[in-house]
Amino acid sequence: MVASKILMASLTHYRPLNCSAAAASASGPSRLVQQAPDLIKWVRKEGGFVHPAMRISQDTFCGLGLTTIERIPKGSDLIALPPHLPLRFESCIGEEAADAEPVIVSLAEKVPEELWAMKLGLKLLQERAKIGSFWWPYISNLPETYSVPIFFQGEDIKNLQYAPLLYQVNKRCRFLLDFEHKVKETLKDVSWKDHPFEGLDVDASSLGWAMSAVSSRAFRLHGKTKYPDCSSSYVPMMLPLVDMCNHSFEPNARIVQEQEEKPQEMLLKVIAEREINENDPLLLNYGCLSNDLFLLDYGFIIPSNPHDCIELKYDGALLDAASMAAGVSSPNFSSPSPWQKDILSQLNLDGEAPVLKVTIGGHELVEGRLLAALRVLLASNEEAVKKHDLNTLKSSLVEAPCGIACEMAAFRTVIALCAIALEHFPTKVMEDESLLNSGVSAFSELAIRFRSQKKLLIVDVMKELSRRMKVQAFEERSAPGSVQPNARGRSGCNTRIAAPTFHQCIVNSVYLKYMADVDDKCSRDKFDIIPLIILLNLQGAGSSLDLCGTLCQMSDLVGDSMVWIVVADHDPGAQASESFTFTFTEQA
Ligand SMILES: C[S@@+](CC[C@H](N)C(=O)[O-])C[C@H]1O[C@@H](n2cnc3c(N)ncnc32)[C@H](O)[C@@H]1O
Repeated sequence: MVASKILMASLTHYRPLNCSAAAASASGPSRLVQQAPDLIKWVRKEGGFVHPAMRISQDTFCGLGLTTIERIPKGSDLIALPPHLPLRFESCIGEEAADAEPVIVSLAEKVPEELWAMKLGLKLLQERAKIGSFWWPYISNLPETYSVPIFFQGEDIKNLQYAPLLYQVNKRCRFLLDFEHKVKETLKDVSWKDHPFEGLDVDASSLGWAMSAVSSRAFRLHGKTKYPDCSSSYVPMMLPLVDMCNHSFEPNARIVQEQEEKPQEMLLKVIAEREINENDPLLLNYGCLSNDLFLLDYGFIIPSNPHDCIELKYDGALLDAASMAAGVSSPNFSSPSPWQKDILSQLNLDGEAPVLKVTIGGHELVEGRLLAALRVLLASNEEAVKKHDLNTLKSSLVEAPCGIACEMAAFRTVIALCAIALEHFPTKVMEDESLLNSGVSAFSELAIRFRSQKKLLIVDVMKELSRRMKVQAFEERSAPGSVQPNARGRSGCNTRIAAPTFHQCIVNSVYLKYMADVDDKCSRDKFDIIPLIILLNLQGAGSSLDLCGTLCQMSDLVGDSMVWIVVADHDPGAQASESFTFTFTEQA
């Protein structure tokens, strides 16, 4: 998570093939050619259909887009592309390999599958370099630069503050720098007539331009290859004009493929998914993607993206620490018993910590595998677990399959995990906000918004889990025969809590179960939270901490004071057995 410790690669010192530096402006990036041919006319000339009301227009946030100048009924055809217009490169599955130049094919084979955009990018670069390319009217309309993080300055890459994304950005930059060498090595012995890029120099920046052009604009659609069961492969294609549509999770248009009369030919259409009003933008859904993927591939993020999540390592030591922070006595994530290990391996969570990843956020809130692992490791006994199948254990729709106490411990552990994850971000949301208000560059703004969204997502997960815990606690209390809890705790401003046992992790933690332990004089509205987590690096045995300042800060972060995290200096000499006095002071 610590950005500065990761050696970052960046492509900022490179410039795209044959391009001058392009400054990002309010009207979006400039195009490869300033007076590029009219794309709508070109598509029509090539036998395609473009609805007469369709226009290319400038969008405030998205660069160029398509809009309609009149109302269009649901189901109308908006654009149709004949089969020869999409730009594609299907050599990896054998199709068109004969047409494709062998040098390009051999270079494409050196690209890892996950970076598929680079394969098609090679074809794009080839067409861009070719004098008189059929696709030039399309290519000349492409943006000259992209706001994907491989083109960020090093400082803005660090500004992302989120390790899984930093890792991906670094990986892409390193791939491009390495691939530049491979391309140069391959091309040095290629004769002029076989040179795929017309003898032009190709570097990491031009490769990055091509990869980003493809990743931000290509669609994966049915290819020409038909398998014996009549299914076909999905291949990435660049779709002239169609790729002027911007993204929405509530699109008003969609792409359909229709079989042409000629075998193996597909007509590609965009149709109105619903009625489109005059001046409305035409919007497609690029996919239910996290902000990581939107930023990496498309160079933008979606605020409050319901598909966004954070990735965490599934690590026994981290989970033990989180559980202890959550007040769970002697958690055993680091040393599961054989039956627990068995279930963990069915969940693919038994192995080396660095490769085991789980997510928090998105529709599931807590990834099913993590929820199942928590339920299995926090259950009071084997029988409580074994009566459920794996799907039940993974489901958040099944309430407390292993008992309320286990469920509460699982939720509290996730909340503590969230708190630890929040703590790893070097800045707080309000600091991000004031940076944004102070005015920063376009790339800095994107990086700051990205990290800020991640933190807000974590806080939202904590809030939602707290809400679910409240509901469960209420249900448990209301259940017939349940034992009512004691009075809501002591009055007086000081609360003595047993000191946490020391753990190998840097954070020693105390978990206060209920607000009952907090002074009644404190505003109930402000403190009406469950749970309150205090992550505390011990300052010294018996020391008295006035937490007021820190509490204020955190309550700003979480809005309605759900969770406070307090970090003080660590004193390794502190005795675990001693008590600590916490002074809660009502906020002004
Ligand atoms: C397929 S292209 C759409 C056409 C593009 N706006 C243009 O100017 O050429 C995808 C790019 O449009 C922009 N974009 C699309 N949807 C967006 C959205 N919802 N918010 C911000 N930018 C968006 C991003 O720059 C993205 O990489």
